[in-house]
Amino acid sequence: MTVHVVAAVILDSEERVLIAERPADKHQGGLWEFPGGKVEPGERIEGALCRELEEELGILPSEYEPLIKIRYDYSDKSVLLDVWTVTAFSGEAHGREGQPIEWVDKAQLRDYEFPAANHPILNAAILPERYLITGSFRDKSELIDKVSSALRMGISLVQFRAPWLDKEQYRECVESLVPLFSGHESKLIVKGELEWLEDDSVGGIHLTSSQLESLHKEGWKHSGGKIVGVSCHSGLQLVQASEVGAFFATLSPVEETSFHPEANPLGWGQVGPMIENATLPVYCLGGMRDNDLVQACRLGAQGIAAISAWWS
Ligand SMILES: Nc1nc2c([nH]c(=O)n2[C@@H]2O[C@H](COP(=O)(O)OP(=O)(O)OP(=O)(O)O)[C@@H](O)[C@H]2O)c(=O)[nH]1
Ligand SMILES: [Mg+2]
Repeated sequence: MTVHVVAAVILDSEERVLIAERPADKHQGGLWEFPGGKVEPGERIEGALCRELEEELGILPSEYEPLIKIRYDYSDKSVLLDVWTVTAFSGEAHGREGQPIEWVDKAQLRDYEFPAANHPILNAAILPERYLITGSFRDKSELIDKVSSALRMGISLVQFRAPWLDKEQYRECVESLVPLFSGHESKLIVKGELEWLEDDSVGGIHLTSSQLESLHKEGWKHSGGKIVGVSCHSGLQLVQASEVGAFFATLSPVEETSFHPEANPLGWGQVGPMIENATLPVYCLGGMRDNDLVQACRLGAQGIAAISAWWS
């Protein structure tokens, strides 16, 4: 029997996240959690969200949206964690059951110990809704201009991709982008080899599905705080992406895209169940425009990834 649980990533105006310590005598006691609890039989999920936050924190959420759903089997119990982002609420949050609570900067969330099921939820809480992949550029200065304008638009996760460059040009372009990301909450993700993980000037790497396949075969597992994203095109690859410890996946092509005209689009109908079964945050990719974000999030995605939409 799976226990259906609703949990909330509650944000304040400074984008800090509310976490609470689980009482020592409860399941996964002593660890930090996102407030919430069991959905009662016949209860609507939004109703359970409001009830739990009122009971545990004395607040009533007024703006909320689904973030991610994660199934997890503990040795003693299976849970489906239905996680929502709460961006507005009334009342002042306090531990109504005597539990310690803290408002934590997103960057500090990893310093706290959470139940094992929460790993992908932490990643979902930290990652933004939009993931830009760089498109074509004539030279470094055009690259810098285009990435700068995306950052000004509020995009905070950027994958550098330029398969037409040789290794040296590629590294030079990455080096020219690094300063744009210093002192920002934004992250530069480099599409490329694992060696980029050793490079402290970048925020992480993005792996192709064929890299994923061979790393998975080798039994490779990512550890550490660097962001690892993976390109996936099937449910099996989404499973493998979780198994190698990726932070997130892109799933493509959702719709037709000029970048891969040969590829058959999955369509929203196939994408929904694939996201539902995934155990990591998923960005929909392929023909995505800003107005696809709502649909993607409705299906449980982290958001959308795109080149053209934000590469002016
Ligand atoms: N609320 C919450 N529960 C979590 C998280 N992560 C996680 O694995 N769980 C598990 O999900 C279940 C949630 O149960 P809960 O103890 O909060 O339920 P509840 O508020 O209804 O409490 P009650 O059983 O005392 O009435 C527990 O088994 C807990 O270990 C999380 O981040 N937040
Ligand atoms: Mg609870």
